Amino acid sequence: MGTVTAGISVSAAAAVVVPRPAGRQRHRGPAAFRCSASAASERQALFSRIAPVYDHLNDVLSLGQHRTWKRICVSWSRAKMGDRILDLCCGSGDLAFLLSQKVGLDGEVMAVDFSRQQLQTAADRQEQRWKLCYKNIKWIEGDALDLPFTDCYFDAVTVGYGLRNVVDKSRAMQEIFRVLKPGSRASILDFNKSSSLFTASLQSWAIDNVVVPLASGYGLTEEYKYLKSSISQYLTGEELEKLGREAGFTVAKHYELGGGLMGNLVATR
Ligand SMILES: C/C(=C\Cc1cc(O)c2ccccc2c1O)CCC[C@H](C)CCC[C@H](C)CCCC(C)C
Ligand SMILES: C[S@@+](CC[C@H](N)C(=O)[O-])C[C@H]1O[C@@H](n2cnc3c(N)ncnc32)[C@H](O)[C@@H]1O
Repeated sequence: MGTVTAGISVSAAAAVVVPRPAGRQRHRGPAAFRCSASAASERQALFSRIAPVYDHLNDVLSLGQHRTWKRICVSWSRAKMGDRILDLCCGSGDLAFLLSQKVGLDGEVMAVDFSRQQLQTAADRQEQRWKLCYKNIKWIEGDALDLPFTDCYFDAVTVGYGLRNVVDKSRAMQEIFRVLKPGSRASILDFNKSSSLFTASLQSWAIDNVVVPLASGYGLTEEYKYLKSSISQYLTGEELEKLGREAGFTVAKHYELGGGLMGNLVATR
């Protein structure tokens, strides 16, 4: 069984967690910090609870389509042989495994998540797979809002269904920008907060009438109800492009996928 420990991963290769430059402190008011800290710990617990059935429900609920959307996200990151890639909010590792094949044994994929149960699922999947290249993946328990990597460290960053779930999206985007090499890309896949009444209604109907009822069969009603509220509180494509530019990206473009149900932001540093 693969293992992951807090802050570093123990996998096929020794973990590399690059220490952050000294002096980078986060100055948050105590009240604001307490609020976001409790929200973050609730989400951490939510994703740990759903970890055992997360992959299965994604396949069933999207009829396997989520794998297509993830392949597009990875393709648009322009990850290539020999690259060093960050898969942020990696969960059970779907994007990390795709990236692993893109970069090969000369490259490396650093997969970061703050849920130890999600990372354990990912490490176990890695153990069960035969492809030699998967040894280039390191599972790292860490926070997207305070990444343990030095500036300009990665050739690309992917985020699959993660940005919507972090409590401070602006801070996360700034961290993604900071750890990317100049000229490199972030590819950020998530649900699309559609401006089309039809698409938004279809998305909402599917979650209310298919997703949540099916998840209820696994005792995860509230966890999948969160999906709908998180989408309603997410950013539109235009707002995501603005967030990217505010973080310093020179180009940020949002593309709709799956008939507008999903979307992928491609931002270049
Ligand atoms: C991989 C997908 C979602 C990942 C995901 C993200 C979250 O933020 C969650 C939060 C809480 C619980 C679960 C998740 C979560 O799984 C996308 C596909 C899986 C979706 C759960 C299903 C979405 C269904 C679409 C709205 C309609 C699909 C229509 C057609 C079959 C393509
Ligand atoms: C919906 S899952 C996505 C998993 C995977 N990327 C995929 O595409 O299936 C969202 C993941 O983001 C992680 N997450 C949320 N907030 C985080 C944060 N601040 N730092 C690190 N991981 C976070 C959760 O633990 C969860 O595993």
